[in-house]
Amino acid sequence: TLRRKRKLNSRRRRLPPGPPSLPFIGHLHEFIGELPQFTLRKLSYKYGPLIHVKLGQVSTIIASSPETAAEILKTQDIVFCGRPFFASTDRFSYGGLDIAFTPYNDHWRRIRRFTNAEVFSAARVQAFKAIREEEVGALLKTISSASANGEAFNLTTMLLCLFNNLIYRLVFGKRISAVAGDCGRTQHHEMIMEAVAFTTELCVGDFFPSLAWLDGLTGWRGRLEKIFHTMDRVFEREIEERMKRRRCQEEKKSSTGEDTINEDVCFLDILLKSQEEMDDSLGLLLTRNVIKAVVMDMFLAGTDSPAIIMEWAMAELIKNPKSMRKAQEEVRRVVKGKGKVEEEDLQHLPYLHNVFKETLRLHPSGPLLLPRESTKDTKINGYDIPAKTRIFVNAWALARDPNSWGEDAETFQPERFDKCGGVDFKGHHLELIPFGAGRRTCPGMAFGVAGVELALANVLYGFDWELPSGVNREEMDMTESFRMVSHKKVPIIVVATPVTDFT
Ligand code: HEM
Repeated sequence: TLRRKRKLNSRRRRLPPGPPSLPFIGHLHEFIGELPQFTLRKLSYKYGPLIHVKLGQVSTIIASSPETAAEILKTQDIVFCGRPFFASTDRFSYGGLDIAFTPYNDHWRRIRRFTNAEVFSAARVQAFKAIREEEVGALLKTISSASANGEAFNLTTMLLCLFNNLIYRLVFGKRISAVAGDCGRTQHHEMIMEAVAFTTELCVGDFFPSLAWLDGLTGWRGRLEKIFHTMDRVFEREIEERMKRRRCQEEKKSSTGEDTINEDVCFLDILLKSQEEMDDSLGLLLTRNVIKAVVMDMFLAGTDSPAIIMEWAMAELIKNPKSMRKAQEEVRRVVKGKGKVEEEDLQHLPYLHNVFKETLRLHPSGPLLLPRESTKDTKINGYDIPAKTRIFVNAWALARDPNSWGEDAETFQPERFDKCGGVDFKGHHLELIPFGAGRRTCPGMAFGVAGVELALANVLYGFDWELPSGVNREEMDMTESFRMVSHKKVPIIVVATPVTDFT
């Protein structure tokens, strides 16, 4: 019968090697008390660059060498570009209507093609330059006033606020913080962080699909619904407001001839315009839920990751004063005499760019990227990978592999990129893939890079940075938080001394 045939087939399968597993929980015990990327690297030392583990009931493959990563992200990208089902991401994607969490299907291909061309294009990145400069300006003012009395403050919160405001303006065309120029914590900020936490902390059903009903009993599902509906209400409110604005602009145009429709265009306008025009190539693609799902992606993928990179860049520079001095000398020499760094200046700051790359290398915001899923049975290195297997690429381990980076792979040395200058982070070199690679690579990379580099250059230009008195640089806590995205476990508390007047 079919069942016997399946059982026989699964016995004949030659899965990649892995440690012995326990009944029921599989290999989950291996992950207790240690970050998953650490555990998986350790297992790869023992069992090789392609391993198989069972996370609860779920068969999972992990690639940890440039060659095995290339099989997944390049050679067989088309087979491995599915996304597994998780209860939280399914909800946040409005049932698979977004870009990030949707399985590989016709909808994903169309929405990805559309947003690549209309939302994430180089022209759009350029068009939103003024917004980045204004928001970075707001950050500088907030740092200025926080440091007025020489007191220590929480830089991590301010960075999250910067990127949260930035995305809010890109998406909805306005700031979240009511006070112009303010960069403090807001309710929206808390909401995004809670939602990000949901997408990165898995529930019982994600490991034990047959026990998914338990998530209803533990209250997990109730909390998920609550945060989802809070976000959905914000999106509904902003969409209604923006549609009203567009109607007013249309009326103005027909009564007075004055055309303001193309002023202050935000992502939502682009989506609404395409929806109104019912573009034939898109058909009924842009329903209200699809628009909300794409907006959700912007917040979940676009706020936390840039903030994490900027947070680690500052932490590494404070911990490594030589690199800090070098970066500050460069930016102060190049930008000399100006009030602040502008985007055009960034191309003249090669050391700053190296600092950025080195931070991405040591601290990718997603150490295991986003999980993928095989869409059909296939083989890697002669091993069988059945359809619907969960796949991780340990990007964190690849970027710290001494075989690729030398014996000093674990230390922060931006200069290394002078020697291997050709290595970029755009998905061509698998030893450095903080944005992923292949079909599912991050479409917001150019937005992320532009925002982080501008903010970093400006805070280095405008302030000198120190730890609060009594805190030793050598003892600075550089541990990563225990989540699928790797914030610093403890926030950066610093003292800043202004060297330029931003008030
Ligand atoms: C420094 C900042 C950023 C980093 C390090 C980063 C990193 C990543 C990574 C690792 C992935 C998964 C790639 C894979 O599965 O192979 C991803 C996907 C994605 N990112 Fe980013 N990201 C950043 C900024 C942004 C921004 C600013 C946006 C939006 C405005 C964005 C939108 C997305 C989306 C929509 C996806 C899903 C792509 C898909 O599944 O087709 N990201 N990002």
